[in-house]
Amino acid sequence: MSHTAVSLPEVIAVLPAAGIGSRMQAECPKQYLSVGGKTLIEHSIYALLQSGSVRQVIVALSPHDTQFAQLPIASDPRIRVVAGGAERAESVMAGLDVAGDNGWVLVHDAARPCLHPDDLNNLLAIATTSKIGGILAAPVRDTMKRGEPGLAAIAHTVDRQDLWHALTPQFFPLELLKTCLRRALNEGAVVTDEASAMEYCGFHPLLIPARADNIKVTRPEDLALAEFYLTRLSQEENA
Ligand SMILES: Nc1ccn([C@@H]2O[C@H](COP(=O)(O)OP(=O)(O)OP(=O)(O)O)[C@@H](O)[C@H]2O)c(=O)n1
Ligand SMILES: C[C@](O)(CO)[C@H](O)COP(=O)(O)O
Repeated sequence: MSHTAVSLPEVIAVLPAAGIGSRMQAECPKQYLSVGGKTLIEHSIYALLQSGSVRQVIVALSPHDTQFAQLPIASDPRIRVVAGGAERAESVMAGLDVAGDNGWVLVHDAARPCLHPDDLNNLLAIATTSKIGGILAAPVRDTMKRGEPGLAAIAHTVDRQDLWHALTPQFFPLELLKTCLRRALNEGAVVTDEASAMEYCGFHPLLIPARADNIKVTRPEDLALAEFYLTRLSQEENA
């Protein structure tokens, strides 16, 4: 169910896009692989901009990135580029550091091109009811196993009740996220998503149930799946 009836806030987005995509084993960083005539990073940026609520996208790029500047989207006035860091969290911090201190911020992986507009609107709507923020998430569907350390052998089954896949975008008050992420990084906390930093500082962000087709393109087999989902999304939007 989408929340298009509520007035959504104007937000800034940070798009971590400074990775090398090593697990993808591709010729180029995976965010520059193409589906349907656009790169994954373009799909991810357009998915944010189509909402009309995102007034700027701050893209964190590798200092060695020479590809983004060649894309048409690079000259869009709503796009700003910063140098990313060695880890995703550092890239996000670099983007937050130039985002100001007011309002709310979305953080969305460049590697998640299949974001559905209804999910984005459902996430944006929490700004009208929450002071903490939240994330798109998909309930776990498979039985989950914990492996023996370093062995492909089962240690035990993990109760999947209330177990979720954390997705992106993740959506927080800008100043609060900056404070939490900076503290988590300074104190050496493990931060694999923005919610981890909020949790580190004692907050419990909302889980917004979202589509499982908002995949993170990570491994070679994911590209064909992203192409299928993007084709379906395009057909839905043009229907
Ligand atoms: N130092 C980094 C590492 C990752 N990312 C971004 O964070 C998102 C999610 O990270 P992931 O899927 O792990 O991408 P990579 O780090 O590129 O992949 P890999 O771990 O396979 O190298 C991607 O959009 C990636 O570009 C980033 O901005 N800065
Ligand atoms: C942020 C994220 O996409 C949420 O699931 C995920 O944590 C990114 O992890 P990665 O190892 O940086 O791909």
